[in-house]
Amino acid sequence: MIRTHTLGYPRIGPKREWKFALEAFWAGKSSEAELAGSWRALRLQQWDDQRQAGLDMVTAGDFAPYDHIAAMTLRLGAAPARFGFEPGQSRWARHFALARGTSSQPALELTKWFDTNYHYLVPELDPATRFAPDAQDLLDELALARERGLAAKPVLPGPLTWLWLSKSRAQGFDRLALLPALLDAYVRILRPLHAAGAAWVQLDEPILALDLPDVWKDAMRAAYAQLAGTLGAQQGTAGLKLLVATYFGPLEDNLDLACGLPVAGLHVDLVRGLGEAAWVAERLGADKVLSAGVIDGRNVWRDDLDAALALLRGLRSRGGELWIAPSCSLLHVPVDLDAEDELPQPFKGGMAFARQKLGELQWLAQALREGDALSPATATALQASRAARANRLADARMRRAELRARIAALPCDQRASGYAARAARQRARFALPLLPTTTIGSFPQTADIRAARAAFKRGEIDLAAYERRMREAISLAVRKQEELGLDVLVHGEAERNDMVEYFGEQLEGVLFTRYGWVQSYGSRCVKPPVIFGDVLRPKPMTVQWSAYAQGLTQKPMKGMLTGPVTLLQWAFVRDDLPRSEVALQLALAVRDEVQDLEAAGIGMIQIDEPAFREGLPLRQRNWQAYLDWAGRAFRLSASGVRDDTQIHTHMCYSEFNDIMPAIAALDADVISIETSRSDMELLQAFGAFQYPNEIGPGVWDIHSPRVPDQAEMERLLRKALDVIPAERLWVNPDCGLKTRGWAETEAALAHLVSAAKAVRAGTV
Ligand SMILES: CN1c2c(nc(N)[nH]c2=O)NC[C@@H]1CNc1ccc(C(=O)N[C@@H](CCC(=O)N[C@@H](CCC(=O)N[C@@H](CCC(=O)O)C(=O)O)C(=O)O)C(=O)O)cc1
Ligand SMILES: N[C@@H](CCS)C(=O)O
Ligand SMILES: [Zn+2]
Repeated sequence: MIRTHTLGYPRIGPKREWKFALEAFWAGKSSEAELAGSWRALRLQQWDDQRQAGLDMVTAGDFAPYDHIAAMTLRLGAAPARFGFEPGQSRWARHFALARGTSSQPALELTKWFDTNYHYLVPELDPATRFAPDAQDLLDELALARERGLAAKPVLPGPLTWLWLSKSRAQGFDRLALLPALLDAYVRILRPLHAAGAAWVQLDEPILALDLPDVWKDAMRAAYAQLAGTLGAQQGTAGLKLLVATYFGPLEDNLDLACGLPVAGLHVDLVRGLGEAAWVAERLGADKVLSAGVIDGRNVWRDDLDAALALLRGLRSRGGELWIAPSCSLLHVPVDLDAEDELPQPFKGGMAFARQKLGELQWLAQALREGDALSPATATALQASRAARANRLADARMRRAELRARIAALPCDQRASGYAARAARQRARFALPLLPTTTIGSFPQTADIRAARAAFKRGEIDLAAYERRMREAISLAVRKQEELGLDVLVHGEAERNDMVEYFGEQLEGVLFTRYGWVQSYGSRCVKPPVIFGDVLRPKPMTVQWSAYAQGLTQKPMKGMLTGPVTLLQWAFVRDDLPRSEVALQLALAVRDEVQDLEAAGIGMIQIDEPAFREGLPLRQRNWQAYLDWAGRAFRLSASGVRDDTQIHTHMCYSEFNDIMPAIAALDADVISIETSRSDMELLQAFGAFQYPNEIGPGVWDIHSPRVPDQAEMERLLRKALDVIPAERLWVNPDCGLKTRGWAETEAALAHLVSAAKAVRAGTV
C-alpha cells in the first residue's frame, strides 16, 4: 500500500493570519474565544490543503499556538512550578505564560530548533519535576477532524527528543532519571488518542540525526520497547501504531537503532539522508511502514520528481508498506507560491512552497501506483515539473562570468597587520575611553517607521518622501544616543525591514517574495530571500544611510552589515552549488560594501554573524570543514580594509565553548556577544581561551521589556572584568533594539552608560 502524509504544516497562515490573531489577543483587542475561532478556521484551512492534495491522512497536533515543544510541556503537566498555574486557568493562558512570561515570572528560554531559524521554548526540569498528563488539546483536535470526516494522525515530540531538548539548572542532575515517569505520562496521553480513534501517532525523534551518547541510545531503545509493549504498538496488532519520525540529517550510527525500534513505522529524511535509503530499506523489517521523506521540507525548489520516483520504486521492492512525505515538517517553508504575483520566471516555475509540495507528493504517489503505464495526466504533470526545473537551472543568471572570474582569483582573507598593530592604530584614531559604550545596531522599529515603509510599498508616498521619513528616524536615533552619552553610535537600521531581507532585496541573483513568511518564533516571522543564481552587488547598499548618520555627529558611527554566513543561513539557497561556494559569492558582495563604507569615511564597520554557530552541521565530525569555509567567508568580507578601520562582529543565540578557536580566527577587532541571560557564563569560554581581541559581552537582555538597573549592569561588568582585561572590554546590550520601545530603550541605555562610567571610574 502507498500512502501520503506530511509531518507538519506551516501554522502562520498564507497571509500571516495567525500572527495577527495572536498579536490582537495579546494587545487585549480580541477575546480568547475569538482567538480560538481563528485557530479553528486556520486549522481547517490547513487540513483542507492536505485533503485537496489527496493526502491519506491529515496531521493534528502540529498547530501549536506559539510552539510545539511548549505545547508538549503543558500536555505533560511539566510546566515549572514557578508559574503557579491555577486550576481554572485556560490552556491558552498557560501556553502564553510559558512563552511570554508573566508579571512575576520570566518566560521559558527560547532557543534554536536544530539548524533552523525556528526557535522553541526549552522545557525546564529539576529533580522535583512531576508529570500530570492531559491530552485534551489533541482530543479536541481529533474531534474536530472527525466532525469533518477526516482521518487524523496526531504528531507529538517523542519522549527522548523532548527530554534531550530540556534543561536543568540542578547541579549533577541526570535528566534521564525522569524517563520512567515521562514514559508513563506518554502512555497516559497516547491511550486516550487511540481510544478517540487515532490509528497512528507520529512521534518526532529528530535527535536521531545527532551524535548521541550511548546512554541516550540505550534509553531510546528501552523507552520504545516499553511504549510498544504497553500500548501493543507494533505493526499487525490492534494497538495504537507508532510512527517514529527522524529528520534534518542522515541517521549514520543511529541507523540500526532507528530501524530496530519496536514500532510500526519509521520516517526518514531522504533528502539529507539520501545515501542511506538502501541501507534503511534493508534493515527496516518488511512488517514496518517506511515513510520516505523525499520532498525537501527545508527549501523552496521543486523537487526532482524523476529521481524521487526512481528512489521510491526501489524502496517499494522492499515489500513493506511505503508512505511518501516531505523530509521534515513544512513549518520551515512559506505557505503558498500561488500568492506570489511578482516572482520572475523561470524561477517561480521552479519553486514549490508548502501547498505545492503537497501537490508533489500526490503526483509521486499517483505515478507509483500507476507503475510503468503512466496515465496522460501523470505523465504531463511529471513532464511539466521536469521542464520547470530544467528551465530554472538553465537560466543565464545562474552563472555570471565576471563573478566566476573573481572567485577563481580570490584576494587574501587576512588583514594586512595582526591585531596588536591594528589596535594601536585604531586607539590613536578613535581615542575612545576605557570600557567604550555602544549598541548592536537597530533602534526601535516603531509603528511609524513600518507604516512609512508600507505606504511606500503601496505607492502612497514616493521614494523621496520615504527616504525623508527614514532620515528623520535616523536623526532621532543619533540625537538620542548623543544625549545618552554613548561613545560609538549606530544609525539605527530604520530603513531595514529585516537584517537579511534588506540585503537580499538589493543583490542580483537573489529574489524576494511578497508573502513568503516563515515563523521564527511565536508571532514573529521572517521572509527569507531566495538565492537563485550567482550573487552580485550592483551598487552600494548601506553607504548613503551610514554617511548621512556620520554627518550628524562627531562621534564614530559604526557601519552595519549582515555577514555572508548569516545571509546564507537565513536564506533559501540554490541547490546546484555547494553552500560553501555561495558563501564566497556573498562574502565578495559584503567585502565590496565594507570597502565602500571605508571610502565614505566610516571608520568602524560591524559585520553581524548571529547565525554563524547555527550553521554548524549537526554531526561534530563535519564541523571543521564548515568552520573552515564559513570562517574564510567572514574574513574575506572583512579583510579588505586599512589597519585603522575597526571591524566589529556580533553574535547572539550562541554557545561558544566548543568553537572558540574558530571565533578567534575570524580576527574581528571587536566581537559583541549575548551573555546577560546566562549571567556572563558564556563569557567564560572567552576568558579560558584567552581570546586575544576586544569583546563586548551584553549587559542587557533585550528580549524582555524589563529595564535592568545600573547596579545590575555594573555587577555584570565587574564579572566580565574577571575574565577580560579592561582595555579589551566594551559595554553594550545583548543584541539589537528593533523589538523594543523607545521608553525602555532610553531608560536601559541611560543605566548602561552610567554603569560603564561607574566601573570605569573604579578601574582607572
Ligand atoms: C535576529 N533574528 C532574526 C532572524 N532571522 C532574520 N531573518 N532576521 C532576524 O532579525 N533569526 C533570529 C532572530 C529572530 N528574531 C526576530 C525578531 C523580530 C522579527 C520580526 O519582528 N519580524 C517582523 C517582520 C519584520 C519585517 O519584515 N517588517 C516589515 C514589515 C512587514 C509587514 O508586516 N508589513 C505589513 C504592512 C505593515 C503596515 O504597517 O501596514 C504587510 O506587509 O502586511 C518592515 O519593517 O517593512 C514580524 O512582523 O514578524 C523576526 C525575527
Ligand atoms: N545589527 C542587528 C543585529 C541583530 S542579531 C540588530 O541590531 O538588530
Ligand atoms: Zn543579535
